[in-house]
Amino acid sequence: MTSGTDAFQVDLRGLVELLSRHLYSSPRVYLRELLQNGVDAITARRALDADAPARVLLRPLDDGGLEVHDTGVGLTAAEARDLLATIGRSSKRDADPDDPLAGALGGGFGGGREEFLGQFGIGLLSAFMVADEIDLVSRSARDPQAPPVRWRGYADGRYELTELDPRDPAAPAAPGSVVRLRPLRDAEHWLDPDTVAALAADVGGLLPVDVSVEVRLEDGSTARRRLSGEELPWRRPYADEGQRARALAAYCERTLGFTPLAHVDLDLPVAGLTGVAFVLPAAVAPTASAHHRVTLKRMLLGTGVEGLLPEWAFFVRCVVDATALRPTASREGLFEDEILLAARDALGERVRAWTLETLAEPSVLARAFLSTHHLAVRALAVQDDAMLDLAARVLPFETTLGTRTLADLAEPPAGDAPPRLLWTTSVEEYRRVAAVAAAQGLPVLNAGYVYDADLLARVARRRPEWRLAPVAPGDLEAVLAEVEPLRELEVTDALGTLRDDLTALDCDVELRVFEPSEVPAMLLTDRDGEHARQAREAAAPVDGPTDVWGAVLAGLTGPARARRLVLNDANPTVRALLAAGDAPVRAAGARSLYVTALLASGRPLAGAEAGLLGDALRTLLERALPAAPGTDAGPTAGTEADTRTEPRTTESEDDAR
Ligand SMILES: Nc1ncnc2c1ncn2[C@@H]1O[C@H](COP(=O)(O)OP(=O)(O)OP(=O)(O)O)[C@@H](O)[C@H]1O
Repeated sequence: MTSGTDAFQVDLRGLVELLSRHLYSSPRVYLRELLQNGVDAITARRALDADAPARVLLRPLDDGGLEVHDTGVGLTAAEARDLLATIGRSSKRDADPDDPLAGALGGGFGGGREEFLGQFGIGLLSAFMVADEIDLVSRSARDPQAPPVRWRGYADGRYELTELDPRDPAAPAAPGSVVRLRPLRDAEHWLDPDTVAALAADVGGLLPVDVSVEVRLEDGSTARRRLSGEELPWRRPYADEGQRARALAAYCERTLGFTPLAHVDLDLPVAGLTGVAFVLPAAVAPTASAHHRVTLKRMLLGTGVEGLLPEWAFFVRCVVDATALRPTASREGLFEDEILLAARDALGERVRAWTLETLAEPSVLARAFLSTHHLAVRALAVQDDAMLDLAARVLPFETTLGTRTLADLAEPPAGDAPPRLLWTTSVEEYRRVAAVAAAQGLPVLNAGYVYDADLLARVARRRPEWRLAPVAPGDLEAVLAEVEPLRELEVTDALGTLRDDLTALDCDVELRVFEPSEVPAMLLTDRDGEHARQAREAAAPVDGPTDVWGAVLAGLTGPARARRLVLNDANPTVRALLAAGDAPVRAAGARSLYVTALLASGRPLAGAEAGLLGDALRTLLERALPAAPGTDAGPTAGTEADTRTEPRTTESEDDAR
């Protein structure tokens, strides 16, 4: 057995399979890679001769193949062997002084990576996703004495390299290259003339070289249709700002599919970046990832590029062109390097500055922006003091005094004492307390929506003079007046029975007086108590006392009731209920009030509670309705007189109010 070093063998089929399945999203990228090679070769040639022609021509062939002609720098035989037949070899990286090839090839294409689109040395392989043969003929501009060359690569990994006689009709007459693809079976459609033209216009429409496609006319002759050369829409000259804004909006409709609310110009010289951020006309979820249309050196990178802006800027979509940002190997996303991080911050700053500026003064745009993108303002305000201050002035909140901004509430007209401002951390809590708080003139804000609680907590820390605080159980109790001692005595027994009626629900009952009198009862909970309640529920035996975990939980919970049903003695129904002599009716009434208060607080009905409501309603209906003829009056018949009078009493009291 001999030892020694050997070169890796590459299974080209396996490699192409890997690229097509795991790197590139679609075979369509082959055309981008070919265009890119043509454009890079032109860039390299222009470094030698600034006046050299800059053309890429796409020629669909009658046999279903495709030719890509470029007026680029071309290749010598040595370059073709080293660059085309060596996977991963590229002439476009920064010249490496230790690389023997760098000298041989004159430092590759010359210059550094910044000038070129390609860099990885794998792009040409993508053509094997649609072709089983790549045939390249080339004439070098760098070495005019070098004979023209033909390189033929096959999908099975073989290649042939031949030098051509300069007079050979197959040899290019002038410096440059022609790449010809022979279509792969079942991939012919990717080389179809219309597909080729559409793909080239999509990815290369903004390229600064002449990209054309040869089209066959009806009389059999051919013509060239130009696909590129457009100036970046945001850099074209316009008569005035109005015309520019309209043109950019139309461009946004065409390329991004929506009419923007506004546009923000982006300009970041360090990243060689220019472009526009378009403000979406409708709200999007903060979790939706923002997709941007990015061209790198005017070649399309993608229309769904992520990571260009900070996450909070989910309300804009950008169209940008950059020279210093780097692509991932698939050329479909941006590589996360320091330049991208810095660019993201700087672009975010630009969008933030626009937002602050737009919202600072009232305007139609400010109103439209705020009503559409208030979530974005909230998202930014929780991490940005300037936006927080602005949000406090412009963000409308649902409050018990109506829709108000924080500044409206906290800075009352001169002379009025600033009130204490309370906020609820859930929509349910707000619903529970809103009616009562409103009746007391107590300003309570609904901070139950995403970002609000954090936002208010930050405002509270930043502006202590605004006296903002979350609602605590005690705040509400302060507005629930005790009943008169005499009245208390009068209803002690009735309350006792009501308490018994609700014991099974782990709910205590109290009687207080509060406004509005229309609200018969409120369900108060404290979080610890609620936790204990849930633990007790979990501990309740389901199928016998074998639930060990439940038993442990039960041991940890105290006897205090988690919920308190606070009955309103100012409410006629409650007073009637307390006066009711019929025990089943009173129990049914108490349970109905419990369930109503539960629903009013925005909590869902548990199965047992729904059953309870059903039972209670049945009892009340049985008492209120006469028995149908021919049916047994049932067990409730004996108390018919009582039940008939009770609802009527309630009604007449209601009418009297
Ligand atoms: N049309 C062309 N004219 C001149 N040289 C070419 C042409 N096409 C390819 N080459 C040479 O072959 C090399 C390999 O090309 P390939 O497309 O595989 O990779 P790349 O363009 O360098 O990088 P990437 O993988 O990022 O596209 C190039 O670096 C270039 O030197």
